[in-house]
Amino acid sequence: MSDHQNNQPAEHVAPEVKIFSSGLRLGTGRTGDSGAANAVLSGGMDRLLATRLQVKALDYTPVELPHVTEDQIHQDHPRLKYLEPIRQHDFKLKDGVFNALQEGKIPFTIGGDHAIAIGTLAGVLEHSASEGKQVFALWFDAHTDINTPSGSESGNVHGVPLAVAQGHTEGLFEDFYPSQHFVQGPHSAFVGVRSIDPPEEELAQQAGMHLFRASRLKEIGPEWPVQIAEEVSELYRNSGASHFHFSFDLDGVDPSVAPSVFTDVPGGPSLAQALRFVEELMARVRVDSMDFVEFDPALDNAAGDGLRAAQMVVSKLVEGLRK
Ligand SMILES: NC(=[NH2+])NCCC[C@H](N)C(=O)O
Repeated sequence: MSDHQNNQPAEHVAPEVKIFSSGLRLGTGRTGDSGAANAVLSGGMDRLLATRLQVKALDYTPVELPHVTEDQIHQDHPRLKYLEPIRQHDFKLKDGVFNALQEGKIPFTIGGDHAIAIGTLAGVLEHSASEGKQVFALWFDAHTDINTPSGSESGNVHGVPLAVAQGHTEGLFEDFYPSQHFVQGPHSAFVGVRSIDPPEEELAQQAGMHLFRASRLKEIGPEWPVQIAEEVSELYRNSGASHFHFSFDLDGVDPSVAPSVFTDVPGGPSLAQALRFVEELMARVRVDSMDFVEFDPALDNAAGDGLRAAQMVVSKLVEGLRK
């Protein structure tokens, strides 16, 4: 939607955005630094984003990765992989996100796998608790990431963050939520879902979460980005929540266009449709915090299609923040 159609003034006031970056891959069960954020911000992207945000340089904070060796995989938990190092990493990210919000900035975390969202959402929830606000979380993703820690089949922490943020802390993440403020089931929406584990399906139904599956998008046809953006913004408006967190997982896009993800599931929207959805949504909803996750340069094809897709999404997300 153009500014004209949206009746917004031509002059934009640049929001203050604080970018966090993380090369976390432990949430997929793999050690090492993915270097994703550096790759995404390479090739002049940092300058482009700074221009879009109308600032001289990006306020850019890398979150340090703990040094981890493969023998630590089940050191802290019989099922969840690399639990303690992920907790350490995410706790730092939580503090950063919380402080950015307290300073009136929009935190944007470029991951990293989706396990980073335990940290980002914990920071968002602590901030919102201090302001008496409820949080609405939107996942653009092939998955729902609502496995409870004890219910996760794979043991990969990137499959649990939204269950944890809904209060399924199970004695493992209590220290992340001193205010015991969580995302309510009906304040969670998912767009592009096509891989959901049976316990996740059950929890989604029980808790009243809103699933916009890939099959539904196909039924609607090419105009789904407009319709779903409208439906999500309507849900948000009627929810009583007043903080909108947008978590964009690159695997939500079809793997033929974004081959650079760990858990690829065919049958997703095209890149053009995903970008259009971001645009339509952000024309309707003021996003207060964001994540971009699951891009891994090591998994990209020789043509660099994944990097291209990642940069286009990140750039569109930042563009959407202009008000
Ligand atoms: N953010 C992601 N890519 N999540 C994938 C999760 C896959 C699967 N449901 C699991 O829990 O292991």
